[in-house]
Amino acid sequence: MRIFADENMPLVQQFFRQFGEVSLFDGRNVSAAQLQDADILLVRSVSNVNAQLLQHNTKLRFVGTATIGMDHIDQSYLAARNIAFSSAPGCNAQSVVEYVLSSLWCLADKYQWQLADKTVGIVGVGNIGSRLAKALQALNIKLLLCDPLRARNEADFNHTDFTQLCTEADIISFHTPLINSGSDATKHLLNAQTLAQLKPDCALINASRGAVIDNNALLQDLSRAATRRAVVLDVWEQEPNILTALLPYVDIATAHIAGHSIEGKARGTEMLYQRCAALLQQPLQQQLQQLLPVPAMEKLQISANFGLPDVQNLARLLYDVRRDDAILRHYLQSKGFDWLRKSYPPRREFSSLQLCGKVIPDFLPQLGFSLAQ
Ligand SMILES: NC(=O)c1ccc[n+]([C@@H]2O[C@H](COP(=O)([O-])OP(=O)(O)OC[C@H]3O[C@@H](n4cnc5c(N)ncnc54)[C@H](O)[C@@H]3O)[C@@H](O)[C@H]2O)c1
Ligand SMILES: O=C(O)[C@H](O)[C@H](O)COP(=O)(O)O
Repeated sequence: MRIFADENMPLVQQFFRQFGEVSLFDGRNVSAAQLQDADILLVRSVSNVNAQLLQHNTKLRFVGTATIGMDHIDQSYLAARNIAFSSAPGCNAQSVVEYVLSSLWCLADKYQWQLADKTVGIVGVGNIGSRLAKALQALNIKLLLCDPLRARNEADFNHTDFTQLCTEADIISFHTPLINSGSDATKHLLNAQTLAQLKPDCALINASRGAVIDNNALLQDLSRAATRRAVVLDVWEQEPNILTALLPYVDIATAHIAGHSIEGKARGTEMLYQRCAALLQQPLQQQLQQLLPVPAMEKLQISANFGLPDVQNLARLLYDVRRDDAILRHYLQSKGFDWLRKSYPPRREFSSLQLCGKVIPDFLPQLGFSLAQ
C-alpha cells in the first residue's frame, strides 16, 4: 500500500507505516504526476484535491485531510469515484480557542479593556465556537451567538441574527466554514455593507477562513479616520499572497497558525489513522498519548488564592500570541507566508500542564486545563 502525505503532518510515519510505505510531498506544490501511485492520500488545507490533482490516479482508496476546514476538497468528485474521505473534525478546536483567548487578553492589556464589560459575538457555534463560548462564560464575558443552521435545527439554541450581532457586539470572533454560495454563504460575510453596521470600535477576530471577511473592504474600513477598531487576523484572503497593506492596521497578525498547537496538528494525523485502520480493517497499533513529546512544564501547584485574574498569567506560561505576531512581522517579507507556517515554533495546549491543588476552581477545566491524576 502506498501512502502519500503532506510533509507538514506530524507523526505521519509513526502512525501510517503500519499500512505501507509513506512518501512525503510539498502540499502547496503537489502535482497530479506525483500522486499517480497513491492508495492513500493525506493532505492539509494548502492542497486542492479535485479532478485535476487526481487525473492520473486510478487506485486511490482514501483521502484524508488533517484539518477541520474542508473547502479545499471536492467531496462530490471523491464520492463519484467511490473514494472514501475523512476530515479531522474538532482536531485543533482547543488550539484555536487558546489563540482567541490569548488575543483577547493581549488586546485587553493594550487598550485597558475590562473583558467582563464586553459583549463578544461568536459567529459559527460548532466545535470551535461552542468551546470558545464555554471558555468565555467561565471568564464571565457576555455572549451573542450566531449560527443560523443550529437555530433551524435546535429549538433551544439562543441565536442572534448576524445583522443584529453586528450592531450590538463589542468584539466579533468568526468561526464558520468558508461557504461560497447559498443562503448560508459565509464568503464576504463581513463586507463593506456589514462593516458599516458595526460599532466604530467593535474589535474583529478572524481565525476561520480569510475570505469570510472581504479584505479589501476591511482595508477601506480601517483606513477611515472614524474607525478605531482592534483587529486580529490569523487567516487572510489569497494566502499565501496576503494583502500586506492591512498589516499596519492589524493589532495581531499571524500566518494561519491558530490551530497549529502540537496537540492540534498531531490529533489530526491520529484521527485519519483511526479512520484508515477502520477502512482497511486493521487493528490500532498506535496512540497519540504515547507519541506526544513530554511537555517542558508538566505540573503546577495551584494555591487556594488562585482566582480569575490569575488565569491570564497561567495561560501565558503556555502561549502568548504576540510571539507569533512578532515572527510574522519580522519574517514575512524575507521568508514568506508558507515558511512561517512550516517553521512554526512548538506550542503546547493548556491541557499539557497538569494542575495540582486541594481546590481547583471550576473555571480552569472549563478553559481546557487538566487536573493532575
Ligand atoms: N485558523 C485555523 O488555524 C483554523 C483551525 C481550525 C478551523 N479553522 C476554520 O474554522 C472553521 C470552523 O471550525 P469548527 O471546528 O468550529 O467547524 P464546525 O463545522 O464544527 O462548526 C462550524 C459552525 O459554523 C456554522 N455555520 C455555517 N454557516 C454559517 C453562517 N452562515 N453563519 C453562522 N454560522 C454558520 C455551522 O452551523 C457550524 O455550527 C473551519 O471550517 C475552518 O475553516 C481554522
Ligand atoms: O481547517 C483547519 O483545521 C485549519 O485551518 C488548519 O489548521 C489549517 O492548517 P494547515 O492544514 O494548512 O496546516
